Amino acid sequence: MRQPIDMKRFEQLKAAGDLPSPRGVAIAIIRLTQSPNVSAAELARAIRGDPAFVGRLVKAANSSLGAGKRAVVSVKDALMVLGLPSVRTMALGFSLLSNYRKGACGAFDYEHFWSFSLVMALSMQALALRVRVFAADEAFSVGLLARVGELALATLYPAEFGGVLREIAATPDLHQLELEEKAFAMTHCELGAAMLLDWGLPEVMVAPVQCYETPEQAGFAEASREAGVLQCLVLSRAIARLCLSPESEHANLMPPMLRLANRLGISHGDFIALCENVGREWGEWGKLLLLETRQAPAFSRLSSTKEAPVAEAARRPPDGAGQGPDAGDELRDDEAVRVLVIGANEDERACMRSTLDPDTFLITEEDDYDQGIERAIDIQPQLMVVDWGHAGCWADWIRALRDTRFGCSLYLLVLLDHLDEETLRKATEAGADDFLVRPVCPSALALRMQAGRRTILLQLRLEHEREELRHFAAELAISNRRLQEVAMTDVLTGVPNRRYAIDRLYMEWAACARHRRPLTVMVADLDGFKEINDAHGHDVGDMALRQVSEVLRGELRAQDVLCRMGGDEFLVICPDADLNAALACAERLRAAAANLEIETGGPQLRLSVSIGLAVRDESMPAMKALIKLADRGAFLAKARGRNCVVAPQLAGRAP
Ligand SMILES: Nc1nc2c(ncn2[C@@H]2O[C@H](COP(=O)(O)OP(=O)(O)OP(=O)(O)O)[C@@H](O)[C@H]2O)c(=O)[nH]1
Repeated sequence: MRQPIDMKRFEQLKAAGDLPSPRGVAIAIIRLTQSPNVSAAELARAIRGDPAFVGRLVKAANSSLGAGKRAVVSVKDALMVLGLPSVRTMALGFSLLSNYRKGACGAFDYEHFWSFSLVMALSMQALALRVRVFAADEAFSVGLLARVGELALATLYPAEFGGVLREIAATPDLHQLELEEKAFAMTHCELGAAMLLDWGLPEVMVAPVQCYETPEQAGFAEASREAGVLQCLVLSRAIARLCLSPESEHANLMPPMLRLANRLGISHGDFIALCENVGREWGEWGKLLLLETRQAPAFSRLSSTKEAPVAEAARRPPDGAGQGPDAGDELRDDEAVRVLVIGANEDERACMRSTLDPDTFLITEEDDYDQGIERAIDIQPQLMVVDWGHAGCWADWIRALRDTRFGCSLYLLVLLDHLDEETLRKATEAGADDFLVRPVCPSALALRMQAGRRTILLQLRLEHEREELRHFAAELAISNRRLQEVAMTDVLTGVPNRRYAIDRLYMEWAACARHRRPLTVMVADLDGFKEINDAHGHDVGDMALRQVSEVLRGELRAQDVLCRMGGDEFLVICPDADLNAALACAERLRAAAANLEIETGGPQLRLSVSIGLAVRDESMPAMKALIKLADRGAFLAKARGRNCVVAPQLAGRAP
């Protein structure tokens, strides 16, 4: 698996101590479980030091057993059931949960985050038992930690991440990952995956975590374990979203979930039972973890969608490999439309019930206009039939409704007592889309309602296509970024290449000139490198180049950049470093290279480096002059016998 983010940056974040990390007894447990010789007794002793963890561990062991197994009551038994890797990640997950319940990012709802993660954990565990492509015990922790990157961004950059969240709240069409990419040059998925890898979670679980929010980019082989984990993560996220969303959104969220479950080969009935169990466990775990949970949704009532035969699942491409951005969200022509009828009389309602197919029109009725308004906010109908006799006085309210997010796409059919210019004008002004004149004729009603439904489906389809376009654009942006990274990186050593060096130097030159800050560059050229190639072969030469560049990079400050210009020549850009500071740094580089014992698998080799350096001064017309001067320094260093540092601006002074 490719590293999710630049490891140097990740190490810096880690070293700064700001990344969420386990505390207390969890550290002892994690350390012990990393040792292959740890005894169960030793580990049980450490675990008993945290009574809260004991309860959670035993409960997790019981949950991962599946039905009909003897209950686990002791820590030792729980250890046997779960195994060391799971205990380690559970200690980690629960420790984070206890220690990161609050934080500095005001816009980040920590309580909601953990409650959501808990549903994901329970759903992953339940799905793992059902689909059996990975272990249920590991699944719990993976679900619990799948969103840890968001917690990390909230912890590392509370103000900036808060800004991203506020932007999304104000404009829900924006994509969080894109905003994060712009703000932090990494996404929470990438950061989370890097953290999970660092904590030792297996790659087969981490790779899907990195892309389950954009499964269309995963590219896992069909029927691979990664593809299985990915599908379960996508579905667990959907279950968690449904559990934590307002009731009015439940009906919309359920059908895609059923389709995802169907693709995993889980029958309608089994899936509903699974969700209900997750809902129950959510409440129990919430009490154990002192986490706020909600009344679990009534899954069976929501599941009005007809069960698709499992055989159909086998014909569909599995998620991951060929899965589109809308995984499980495709629109169908038999999609049901939510209808709210306000104020029609009993005959008209009876006419609707007998004329309209209840599978395509989900009708809710309200007599009273006040109640109707509340109901509209609650169920967010897509089509509303209103009695204009009442609605006439509510024209302002209808206008206001049109300004809301759901109201602007609402299809509004008004029932008129009689047809006259003035009434029609007012209804049109208030935002009506169509009308029916009383007495209502059933065929006219059916025709108008079908027309409304077609418009709604068309709108949904357009929205769906827009969503697809956004996904493709995001995918393209990511591919472009990856391509750019490749184009700017030296393949052999992994450090930035000449192209990057020139671009970066332009930027630093301009910034330092603008702010009147020093800028130093070094040209570092290996000594006698050709002899290594000639004596030991090109492969050994390559090893030497890699090891030297790694050592040099390790000696630099965070803001300095080492680039390979080609062959055995490197350029170091040191912004904000004057000649004296850069001389000290160059001397460190020289000594580090000279002390390096190059491992070749055969003889250990040594080599040295000659370094020339130059600092930008006002008389230099352009950056080329700076490089030229540093180059001259390297030439003089060679002439002085190599393995030394020369700064021509110091008129011959060598350190
Ligand atoms: N193994 C390996 N060798 C390379 C690579 N690129 C360039 N070289 C070799 O690097 C050597 C550079 O030779 P020179 O410029 O004479 O450098 P040197 O032997 O260090 O001599 P001085 O700089 O005078 O100390 C040549 O033999 C190139 O073929 C590479 O990617 N891998």
